[in-house]
Amino acid sequence: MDAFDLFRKLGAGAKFDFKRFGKDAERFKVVRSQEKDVSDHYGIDFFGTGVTHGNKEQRAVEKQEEEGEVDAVAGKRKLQDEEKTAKKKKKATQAEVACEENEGILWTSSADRKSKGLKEGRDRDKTSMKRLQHLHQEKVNRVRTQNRINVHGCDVPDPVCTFSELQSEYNLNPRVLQNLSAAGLTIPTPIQMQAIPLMMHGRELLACAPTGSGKTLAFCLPLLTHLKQPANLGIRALVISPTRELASQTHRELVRLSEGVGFRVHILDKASMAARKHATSSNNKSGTKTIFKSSVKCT
Ligand SMILES: Nc1ncnc2c1ncn2[C@@H]1O[C@H](COP(=O)(O)OP(=O)(O)OP(=O)(O)O)[C@@H](O)[C@H]1O
Repeated sequence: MDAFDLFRKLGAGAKFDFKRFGKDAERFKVVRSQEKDVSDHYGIDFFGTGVTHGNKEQRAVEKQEEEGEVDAVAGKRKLQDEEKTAKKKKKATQAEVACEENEGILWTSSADRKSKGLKEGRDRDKTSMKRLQHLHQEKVNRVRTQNRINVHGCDVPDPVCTFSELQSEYNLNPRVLQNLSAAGLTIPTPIQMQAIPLMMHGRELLACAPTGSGKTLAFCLPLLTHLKQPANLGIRALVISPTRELASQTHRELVRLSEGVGFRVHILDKASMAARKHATSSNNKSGTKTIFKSSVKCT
């Protein structure tokens, strides 16, 4: 039995952990046999000879044990790796959840949610308002097209489709409205549809419409609305007509509309006579409510 065999027997079963004692193995030049025939050159070449000897069966058994151990170690390492991976995944998932939770906190913050909700509500309102305005404008355009109303100018008010609208929108005297319906006038003519709202707003207007289309009523109604109630303030309105016929037509219309309201409506043929009449009526009849209508001859 030589020294190698003796040492091998003494060290039988002993394992050298290369991983753990790698530095020591390096220092003592302990190397694993790299020979092709592993069965003949078992395990560790403790003396750096490159060849170890021993019982083949024992070596096979030991090899199996070592392989088994290696497998076990590999399995263990694999398990550890898997555990690590699982832990990493878990951490990542937790981070994601935390992130989502953070986002959730942003959402669930009452002040933010309130402001965000308000903003969204405002945006929604704006959109619906725009849509409503668009629909309204389409309707207005349709009414104008159907009645062949052409308008020029900025910020033109919407046309009215019934006389009763004037009461709700422009405070037309209910008695005047009653007089209108008593005269059988319920639906305004096209010129009245657009001219009345314009004059109710106090806008200056130059209107053009065919004869007999209701132009007189179109300016008489707003005139009476602006005067509101009879008042002791002298002449409060003056209508200048190019012919006497037109002046009497306007007079008739105003008398009809203002019936029961209390306005005094007069027709003047000549400027001088009008001045005299007005002076007399102003001096003698204090408290008289008068609307003068002057007929101007173009000769
Ligand atoms: N909305 C209406 N519905 C029915 N009839 C109306 C309406 N408006 C006015 N009229 C009637 O139409 C007739 C003609 O009206 P008006 O004299 O005001 O027209 P005009 O356009 O002023 O005519 P001209 O160009 O001759 O001055 C009158 O008898 C009036 O009562």
